[in-house]
Amino acid sequence: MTQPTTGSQPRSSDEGFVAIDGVSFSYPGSPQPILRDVSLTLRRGEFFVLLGPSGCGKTTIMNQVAGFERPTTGSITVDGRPVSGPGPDRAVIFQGDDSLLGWLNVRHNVEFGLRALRVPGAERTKRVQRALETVELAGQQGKFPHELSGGMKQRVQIARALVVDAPVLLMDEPFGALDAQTRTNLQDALAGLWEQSQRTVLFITHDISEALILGDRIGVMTSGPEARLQTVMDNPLPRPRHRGTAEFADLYQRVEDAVTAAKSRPPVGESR
Ligand SMILES: Nc1ncnc2c1ncn2[C@@H]1O[C@H](COP(=O)(O)OP(=O)(O)OP(=O)(O)O)[C@@H](O)[C@H]1O
Repeated sequence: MTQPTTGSQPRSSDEGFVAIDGVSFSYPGSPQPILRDVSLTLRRGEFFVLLGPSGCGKTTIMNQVAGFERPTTGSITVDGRPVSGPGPDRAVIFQGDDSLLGWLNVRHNVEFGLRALRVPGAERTKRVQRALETVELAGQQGKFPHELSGGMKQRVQIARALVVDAPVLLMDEPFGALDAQTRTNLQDALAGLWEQSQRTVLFITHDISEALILGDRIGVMTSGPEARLQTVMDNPLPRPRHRGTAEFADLYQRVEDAVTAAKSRPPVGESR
């Protein structure tokens, strides 16, 4: 399995840094569970990508790791502590730009979370500046969301997540709404940021290339309802990764085959 190229050796407690254990989930009154017995552990500093058919429950898993929802059965821990609600150890980035605050400029959008955490002013200024430089938006900090391109808005979102220094980043199709060129640029930028940052990332996408550029491991879910984690594949491509190599094409094919196989697996009720 590929280790993140962060330079530090994993400690034994790092292996199950994020631990999803036997999680099933049903909405109240729903005849069938959305998820059935999903188990997955992420090492500290690992970049894990989740693929799966639309509506299978990827966001549902992420919402539970974020603490927005509780599993019906099973448990989730982060660094050994049970998740019982949202917390500063987990930063969430969603698709699209609607989570930016339209009445605040770039700088104040990035600073917002630090104010909520009651970080003192001088420290806030330093951290915001560093985060904006990291995503190459230091020169745009006075602009408001309506003055930004889609790619710039997503970079503001990434800066908002980086600035709070959460060890876990949860990213739900963050580049889904962007044009192909912007998306490719942000994938490469995120891969570089992650290598420097040592964050543990759970990243949802439908885009296999994106999964291959970013992920240390790639999990593939079955169709819902009662979706399960069908396969977890290692991504041994050396970093920095390049689209268009023979190794990339070969792994792409193998992941695509796994996605197709998982999709065509019949729902639980029909397989008996
Ligand atoms: N509030 C809700 N009440 C009932 N069912 C819901 C609710 N929210 C989502 N669902 C259902 O839960 C299932 C899983 O949804 P989820 O958004 O987790 O899937 P997903 O894999 O992230 O989908 P996509 O790839 O399209 O974003 C879907 O069938 C969806 O219709």
